[in-house]
Amino acid sequence: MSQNVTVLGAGSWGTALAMVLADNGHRVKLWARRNEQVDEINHKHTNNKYLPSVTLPKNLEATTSFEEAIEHGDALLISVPTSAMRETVASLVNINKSFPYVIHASKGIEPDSLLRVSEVMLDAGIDQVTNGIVCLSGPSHAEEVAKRQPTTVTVSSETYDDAKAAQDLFNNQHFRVYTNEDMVGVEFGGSLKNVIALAVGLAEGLGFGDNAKSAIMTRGLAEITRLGTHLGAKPLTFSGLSGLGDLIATCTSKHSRNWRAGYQLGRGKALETVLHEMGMVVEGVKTTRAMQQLADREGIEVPITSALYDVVFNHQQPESASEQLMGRLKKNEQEDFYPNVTD
Ligand SMILES: NC(=O)C1=CN([C@@H]2O[C@H](COP(=O)(O)OP(=O)(O)OC[C@H]3O[C@@H](n4cnc5c(N)ncnc54)[C@H](O)[C@@H]3O)[C@@H](O)[C@H]2O)C=CC1
Ligand SMILES: O=C(CO)COP(=O)(O)O
Repeated sequence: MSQNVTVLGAGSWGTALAMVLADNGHRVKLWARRNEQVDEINHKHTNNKYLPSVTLPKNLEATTSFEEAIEHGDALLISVPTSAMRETVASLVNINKSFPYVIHASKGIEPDSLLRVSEVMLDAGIDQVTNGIVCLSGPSHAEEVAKRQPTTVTVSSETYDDAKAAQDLFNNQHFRVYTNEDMVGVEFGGSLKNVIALAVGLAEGLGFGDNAKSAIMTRGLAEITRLGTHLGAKPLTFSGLSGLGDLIATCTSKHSRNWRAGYQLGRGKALETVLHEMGMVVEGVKTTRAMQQLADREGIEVPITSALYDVVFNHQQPESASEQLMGRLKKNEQEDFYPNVTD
């Protein structure tokens, strides 16, 4: 059944997901902050800064009016950077409108509060607007979704009905949507893989090869699983789409902003320059801080994240961080799961 859908956030991911919704016959209103961008979307049917060489469907309209966008929707998707989620929800609760559920597609952990995105939304008062939050995550580069290339994602919510409704809203021939009841795991998988993608990019920027890349991906997934399960996630989720699936997509793709940022750091560029030149969000930077803070709080070892943290925030030379990682105490590969096994 065709619905009116509002999408908050007209960056690469908000626009690509709006295209999926429009392809499914929904009437989509995309909220963007800049007049020129709204004019471009409505008149030229492009959003060139974020999705070059892509033509947008005609049933996708944009507006700069937050109120108009919210009024339009029977369903609501928020796709802004994690750092913008709090203020976006705060604006939303000022408007007298409720939704059966609200979907978010952001992948980050808020530094300092150390909240997952759905927890940030709750903290900002989303319960005044809805009783249901759905998280959409998985291996899905906007550039490929916008070209209607085969993509799979997962949606997760506290209640099956909300996840199912989101699945029905988005699923189509190019965009296959699964449900998963482990929202904690889905959110941690999608967020923490960005940290590991930065580390892989950095290693490749230093000139390291496939062996190092595989090592960081595999041991990085061990860190994600160790921290995530300690905080309530189900281990199996990390071998699914929002875990291993997204780790592969992000660590091995030229599309990934996190991988590219890491690569530039490895080539010796300063963080500020890298972020400025990217012009799009690189969630892994703030999430590296958050992941390290979470690990410190919980007493969990995350050596790759810690090494990356020191390079990004403590001016450690990447080469010496790598030497430190390789020189750590000898371990059993399975020690997280079989703590009594020793070398
Ligand atoms: N691009 C992709 O392929 C994918 C991105 N994501 C996630 O989606 C989220 C959004 O990322 P992208 O769209 O890729 O980022 P982007 O950098 O392409 O676009 C971000 C958008 O958010 C807007 N924005 C920034 N600050 C804002 C604020 N304070 N209030 C309102 N809007 C604000 C920007 O104007 C821009 O339109 C991130 O958490 C990202 O990890 C998830 C899956 C795929
Ligand atoms: O989450 C993504 C793909 O699933 C996008 O990753 P980047 O933010 O690194 O581009």
